[in-house]
Amino acid sequence: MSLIELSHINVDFKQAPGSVPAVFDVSLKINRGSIFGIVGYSGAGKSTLVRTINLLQRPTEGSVKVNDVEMTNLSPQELRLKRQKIGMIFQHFNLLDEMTVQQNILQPLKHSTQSQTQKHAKVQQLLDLVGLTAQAQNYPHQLSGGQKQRVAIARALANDPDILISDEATSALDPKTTQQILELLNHLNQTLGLTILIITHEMQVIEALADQVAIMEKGQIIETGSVANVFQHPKQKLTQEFITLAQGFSISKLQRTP
Ligand SMILES: Nc1ncnc2c1ncn2[C@@H]1O[C@H](COP(=O)(O)OP(=O)(O)OP(=O)(O)O)[C@@H](O)[C@H]1O
Repeated sequence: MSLIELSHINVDFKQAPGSVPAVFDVSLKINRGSIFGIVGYSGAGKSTLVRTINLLQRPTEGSVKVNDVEMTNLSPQELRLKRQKIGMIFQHFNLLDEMTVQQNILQPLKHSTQSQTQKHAKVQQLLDLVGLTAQAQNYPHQLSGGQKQRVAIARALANDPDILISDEATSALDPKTTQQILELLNHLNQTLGLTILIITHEMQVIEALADQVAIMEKGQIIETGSVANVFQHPKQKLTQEFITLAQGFSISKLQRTP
């Protein structure tokens, strides 16, 4: 069953003298509990497209349904609550440098009605989950890139989201650290049933982790299907190019149970 359903999404950016179409007539269904990859070069429209899911980017046209709820019809208050159920992680981690690891993870719970004890128990549980219990009182500058991304993942999970959007989250990491972060994402998907949307320009990341993939070019999806099918029978030249580029990277395929 689809958890996310995008229908005929257009995003135009108004810019003198005209408007720039960043996303053009994209329709996409993402199943609950799956890992879905979106691949494309810089400027293809990947970030703009996924930002329409939580309406950080309101589409110029089209429908955005999450869990059968039309997001574009929600009031600001309703939207705020829905957004809490969609976590995001980014290439540059976006941590607050003046806060400790623990404080960074607590941040999304600031307005929660839970007691301080409950909030701290939640943070402790998340630290365990991402393997950073010993670093709770460290500041981001005292952490490696992989550890920073683990903090960002824990923070993204603070409100028990249904969906995690990973926007180039491993692009700044070396292959070994990338493998470890992908293993963590796989573990979260398999144990929490978290639906994960991965944006990347690295097809080896998709091959290791995703079930389904969509290839984007100039604001459009030019090819989509199961990862196995697309890798075995790529239809588009660009898809073939991404597959060729992925060869030779030492990222291992992860064990996945549908
Ligand atoms: N706020 C904005 N105002 C105007 N144009 C924008 C804005 N955001 C994105 N664009 C344009 O929309 C197009 C798609 O950008 P987008 O960031 O979605 O691509 P991307 O595939 O995610 O690339 P990258 O990986 O480099 O972020 C690009 O041409 C970009 O310049």
